[in-house]
Amino acid sequence: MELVTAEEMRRIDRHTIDAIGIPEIALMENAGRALADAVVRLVRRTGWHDMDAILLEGSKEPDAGEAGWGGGKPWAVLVGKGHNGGDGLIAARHLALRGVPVRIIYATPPEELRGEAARQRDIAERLQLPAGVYAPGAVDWSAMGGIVDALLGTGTGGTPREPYAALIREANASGLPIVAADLPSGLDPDTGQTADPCIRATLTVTFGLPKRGLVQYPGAEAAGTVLVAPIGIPVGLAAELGVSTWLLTPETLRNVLDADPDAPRQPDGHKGTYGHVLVAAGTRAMSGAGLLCATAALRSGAGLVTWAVPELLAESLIGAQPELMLAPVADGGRGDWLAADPLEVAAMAARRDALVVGPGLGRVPGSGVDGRGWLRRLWEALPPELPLVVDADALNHLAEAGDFAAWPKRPDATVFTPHPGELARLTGLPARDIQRDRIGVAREYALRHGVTLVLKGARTVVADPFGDVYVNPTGNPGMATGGTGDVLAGVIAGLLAQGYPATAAAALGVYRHGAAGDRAAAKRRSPASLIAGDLLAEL
Ligand SMILES: NC(=O)C1=CN([C@@H]2O[C@H](COP(=O)(O)OP(=O)(O)OC[C@H]3O[C@@H](n4cnc5c(N)ncnc54)[C@H](OP(=O)(O)O)[C@@H]3O)[C@@H](O)[C@H]2O)[C@@H](O)CC1
Ligand SMILES: Nc1ncnc2c1ncn2[C@@H]1O[C@H](COP(=O)(O)OP(=O)(O)O)[C@@H](O)[C@H]1O
Ligand SMILES: [K+]
Repeated sequence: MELVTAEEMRRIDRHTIDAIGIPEIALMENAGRALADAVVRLVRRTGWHDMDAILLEGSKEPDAGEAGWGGGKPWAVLVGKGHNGGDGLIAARHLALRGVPVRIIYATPPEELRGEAARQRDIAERLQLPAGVYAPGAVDWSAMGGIVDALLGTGTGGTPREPYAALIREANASGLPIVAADLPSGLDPDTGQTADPCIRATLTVTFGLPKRGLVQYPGAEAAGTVLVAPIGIPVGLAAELGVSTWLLTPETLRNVLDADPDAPRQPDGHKGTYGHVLVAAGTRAMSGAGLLCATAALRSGAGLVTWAVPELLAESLIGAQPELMLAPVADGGRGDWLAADPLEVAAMAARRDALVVGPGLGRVPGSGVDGRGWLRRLWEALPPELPLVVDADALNHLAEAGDFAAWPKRPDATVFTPHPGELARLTGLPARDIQRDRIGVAREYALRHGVTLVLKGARTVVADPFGDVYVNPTGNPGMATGGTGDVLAGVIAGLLAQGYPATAAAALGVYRHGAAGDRAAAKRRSPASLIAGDLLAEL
């Protein structure tokens, strides 16, 4: 399923209306009716199973409790002056038809409504649906059962102005369940940034296609459960019009990335069939990072995994994970990568099918005798086609080098897996700015540097060197614990060794890694007690 910006949605709507000829009013009627249907299901507790809408992967069904929502009281329908307000008015009409009492609250004088929204206002008036204009402090929220937020949609720009802002604040403070039309008012549909104020919805019914901001934090939280309601947009139109951002679901993996998450193993396969990973990771203080990474590579299905470690450590790691092969690298007796020769690592990697470098690597010298850093010498010595994952400290070395743009390009077999702090060091942007537009920043970096970028954190973003982006819905905050990133790097390297192309390996890797985290969290009393090692058994 594609994820769209407001501008992309407008183009898709326009094409549907102008080129295909479906009247705008038909799209709006479908939207408003789907919105009403969702509210009715919450009021009557009839569930979603037979609804003509899709529960977005990663969204949990809202719990309407024993009695259903609203307690028979009227639903306040908050109406803005654009088409989002028009959707709300149509929903109010369908709610009334289905026996749910409504009170329409116009944010601004109803004379200000234009186009289709004005037509819906006139219909509501002729049907004598109860309506009034908002005045601060004048709404008795305790008399209401719930709220439909149809104030602002994809046509919004910036922070909600008055009187919208005051109305949003009152709605949030009412404690009532809020169902948002298309997106919570105050949410930036493209980035997921929430304005002050922004509606805190229990449920968002989004129309046609999910907006990007609904699947990035903090927007994902403001949106609550997200239902995607079809309104008549032809299947395949988004792709035809060049939309290149997807929610990472099993269908996306299968249909867009040709990476079936349930692909069976070949019945006559042997360990040689599934590739050999070299893991260059772990140092005296952080050998566990290497162990987690290498074990995860095994669990991802790789046929063989060799763990390269500084020589001094090798002895103590014998048997730590019996299935791993150990490859000691000469270290001058220091137990870290400081003295290890990158050319020796490159030579080891050349005999394998993928290399992951970085977890627990520690500090290595910035520049060698020839002025090039450790990582650059490794980079240049590797066979260009060898699939490579660069994680953790290796990314910091890359940032310290400061001249990555001038490094020789590798073909599409290079995956970087930074968290926002690491990407901040790589780009020179503050982490705050990266978080403000994760999809945009990740896409830009991947395109510019010709790598597949995995920007970690809640709703991980995978961006490929061709401009395509995937947003992962799996995972949970229990995974915010040391070592889970090392597991991810190992999983991706394991998939690369099995022959998946870089983007498919990265996407399938983050999806499976998050899903393993979700299974592991479900087995614990609290997700807070999750540790990285718990993920290994769930991969
Ligand atoms: N097109 C279609 O086919 C379909 C569209 N659909 C629906 O239409 C929605 C998009 O409708 P839209 O484009 O009319 O914009 P919308 O979000 O209602 O708001 C615009 C109004 O808000 C105002 N405004 C802006 N910023 C503001 C601020 N910061 N603070 C306060 N006010 C602000 C702005 O006023 P202005 O600034 O121009 O004075 C303008 O009047 C979309 O989300 C979906 O719900 C569906 O029915 C399916 C079919
Ligand atoms: N709130 C969250 N929701 C989903 N996934 C998360 C969350 N917090 C962290 N993660 C995941 O956990 C992993 C953490 O990786 P990282 O920050 O590199 O940690 P470490 O370096 O300690 O291993 C990433 O895959 C990240 O996406
Ligand atoms: K809205």
